[in-house]
Amino acid sequence: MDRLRIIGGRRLQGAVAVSGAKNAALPQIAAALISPHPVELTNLPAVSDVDNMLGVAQLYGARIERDAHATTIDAGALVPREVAYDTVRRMRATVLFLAPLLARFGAARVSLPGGCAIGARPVDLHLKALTALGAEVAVENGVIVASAAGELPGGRVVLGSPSVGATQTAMMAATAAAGESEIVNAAREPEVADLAACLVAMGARIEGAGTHRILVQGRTEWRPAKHHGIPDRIEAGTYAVAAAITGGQLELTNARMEHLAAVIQVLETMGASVWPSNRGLVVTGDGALRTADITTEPYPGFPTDLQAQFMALACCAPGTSLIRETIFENRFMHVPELMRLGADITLQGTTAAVRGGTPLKGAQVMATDLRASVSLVLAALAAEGETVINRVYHLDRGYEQLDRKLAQCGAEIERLRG
Ligand SMILES: CC(=O)N[C@H]1[C@@H](OP(=O)(O)OP(=O)(O)OC[C@H]2O[C@@H](n3ccc(=O)[nH]c3=O)[C@H](O)[C@@H]2O)O[C@H](CO)[C@@H](O)[C@@H]1O
Ligand SMILES: C=C(OP(=O)(O)O)C(=O)O
Repeated sequence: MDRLRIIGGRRLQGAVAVSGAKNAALPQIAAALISPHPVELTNLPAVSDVDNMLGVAQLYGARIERDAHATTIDAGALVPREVAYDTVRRMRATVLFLAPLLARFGAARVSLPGGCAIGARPVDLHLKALTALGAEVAVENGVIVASAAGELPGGRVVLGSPSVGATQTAMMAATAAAGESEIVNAAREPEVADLAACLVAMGARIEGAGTHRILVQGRTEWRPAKHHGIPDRIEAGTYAVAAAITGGQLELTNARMEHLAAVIQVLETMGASVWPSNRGLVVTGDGALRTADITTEPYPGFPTDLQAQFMALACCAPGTSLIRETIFENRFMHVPELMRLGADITLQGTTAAVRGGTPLKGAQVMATDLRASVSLVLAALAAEGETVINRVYHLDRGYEQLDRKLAQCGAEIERLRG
C-alpha cells in the first residue's frame, strides 16, 4: 500500500490546475446509461472513483472509449443484469445506476451500496423518490429491486431533506416518465445543476436545477451529446487551505468563485485573502491565522466535504475554533489522527472544539477516508519535520495527482510505493 512522506514547513507558491469535479462526473457516468446514444464527457478527473464507476457501466454493457481528452459512453447495447455486490459495495455512487436502468428497462436490481467511515448513509430518500414517481420498490436480501408497470407515470417528489443523490435519482428517473414531474426541496449543489445540464444536452427537458424546485418533462427523445463537467470545488477548497496553512500563495486555475462563496467567507475570516484572476482565483495566507466557527450545511452553505481540511487549518490558528458537522453523523475520523500530530481537539457530539496555535509535529498517521486523508496531508504541510501518511489509496479516489500538484508548488512530498 502506497504511503506519502511529507516534510512540513515549506511555503507553497505557484499555480494548481483544478481538475473536473469527481462528484459531477460520477452521476453523469450513470446518466449516460439512460440514453441509447453515445455521450461524450470531457473534464472527467483521473481518479480511481471515476475508473471504478466506468468499470461498473461497462459491466452493464456500456462501451467506453477514453483518450486523454474525452470519455465516450455508448449504452446502445445495455443489458439488464445485476452487478455483483463486491463490485458495487465500495462506492456509494453506484446507487445512481438504479434510475437509469429503471428508465431504460422498466426494471432494475442494484445492490445496496455499503456504509462507509463517515456514517450509515441510507438510501431511503432515493427509494421514496422512485416510489413517488410511480415505481414499485423493495429491498430483497440487500438488493434494491425497482420496477414499473409500463412507463413510470411521473409525479411530485417531496424530499424530506435535500439529499444530493436522491435529487439526482429523481431527476434521472423523471426524464423517462410519461408526464411532468416536480422535485420539491431539491438539493441545490452545483453538481445537481451540472447533471441537469448534461441530461439537457442528451435531450431532456429540465428547469430549475440548482434551486429548491425542479421541473422535468418526461418522454425524452434522447440524442447523441457532449458535455464538459464543472471544476471540482472541493479540490479547489483543499488547495486554498494548502495556501493558507503554509502562509503561501496559490493560483487555482479553473476554480469558480461562485461555487465557493461560503468557503471564501471562512477563508477570509481565518486570515487568508482571496481574489479572482483571469484563470480562476488566487489565495494568499500571510501566516497570521485566526479562529472561525464553522457549521456544515447543504449548498450554498459550507460543504461537509471541506470540514476536515478546515479543521487542519483551525489547528494552526491560535485560539478556539468550533466546527459543527450536520450532514454526516460520523465524519470526525480525522480527529484522532490530527491529534497524533499534536492537535488539541475535543469532540462533543457533533461539535469539535479545536484549540489551535501549538505547532504541529510530524508523525506516522493513517488515512481513513477521502477528506480525512487530505486533512492529514494539509496538517503535515504545516507540521515541523516528517509525517508519513499510510493508506493513500483513499486519496487516489478523489484527488488527481495530489502529490505532483503539491510538489510543483514547492511542497516536499514523496510517494513511497508498495
Ligand atoms: C458522489 C457524491 O456526489 N457524493 C457527495 C454527495 O453524497 P450523497 O449524495 O450520498 O449525499 P446526500 O446529500 O444524499 O446525503 C446527505 C445526508 O442525507 C442522508 N441521506 C441521504 C440519502 C438518503 O436516501 N437518506 C438519507 O438519510 C445521508 O446519510 C446524509 O446524512 O453529497 C454529500 C453531501 O454534500 C457529499 O458529502 C458527497 O461527497
Ligand atoms: C464523501 C465523498 O464521496 P462519496 O459520496 O463518493 O463517498 C466525498 O467526495 O467526500
